[in-house]
Amino acid sequence: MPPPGIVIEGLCLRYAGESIFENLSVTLPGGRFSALLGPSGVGKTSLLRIIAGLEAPAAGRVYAEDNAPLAGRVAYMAQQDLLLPWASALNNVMLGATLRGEARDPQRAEALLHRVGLGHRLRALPATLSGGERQRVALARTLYEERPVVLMDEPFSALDAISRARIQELAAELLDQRTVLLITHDPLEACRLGHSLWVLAGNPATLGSPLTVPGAPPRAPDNNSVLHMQGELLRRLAALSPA
Ligand SMILES: Nc1ncnc2c1ncn2[C@@H]1O[C@H](COP(=O)(O)OP(=O)(O)OP(=O)(O)O)[C@@H](O)[C@H]1O
Repeated sequence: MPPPGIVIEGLCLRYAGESIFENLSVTLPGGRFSALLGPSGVGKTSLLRIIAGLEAPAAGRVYAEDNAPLAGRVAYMAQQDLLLPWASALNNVMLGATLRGEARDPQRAEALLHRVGLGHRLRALPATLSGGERQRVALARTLYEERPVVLMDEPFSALDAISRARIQELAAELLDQRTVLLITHDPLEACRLGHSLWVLAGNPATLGSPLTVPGAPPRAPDNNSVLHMQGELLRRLAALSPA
């Protein structure tokens, strides 16, 4: 079954009477990388949590375009790596299976750690890994779940420029063909990885029309369409934050 598109229909979310979004509707294309940008506090994480089924909207619904249930088909990768400090890299990759009481597959976990370049640190505890290495373990854990839909909330924001560029390339390669929604504050990251770029803005928040980036991710930082789209995106974001 190909990764489904995600339909968001008439979503309303309110916290303590304050409206975050009203009647928000959008379809995220299946098998594609969508990047979501927007000012701090606008509701990006809340939207991701609703799609992940971690939060209930006041109204509206989220469903898969193929109409099969989304439950069990979504993986979530958070901003912090959320690794268990006392578990090895290998056991952290298999954490989901452990928590669900399922049989674990150490060989597959090991193969994934090799793919993210950590084949030599299988037994390492998180405290002995760098920030970039921990995020690579978190990426391997996300991949271990083999879900067709992957939600990522600023997963690479804490990394230095070079580690970030490397893990972006890895993520684009390893998540190819899945339905990915990536929250980022980084226009370059959005333009390197995204097929469609969305800006969430306003109060209540709305989504403008998406920008489409031509070519396959990961695009080179100096790729012409990346440079062009980055400029366009910065203009859109700047228009939302008057000086
Ligand atoms: N559980 C909650 N209870 C009350 N208010 C909340 C809750 N979760 C989020 N909010 C508020 O809802 C708004 C949207 O929060 P959200 O985390 O979705 O924003 P965001 O766009 O992801 O921000 P950032 O870019 O800073 O991560 C914020 O004003 C936040 O304070």
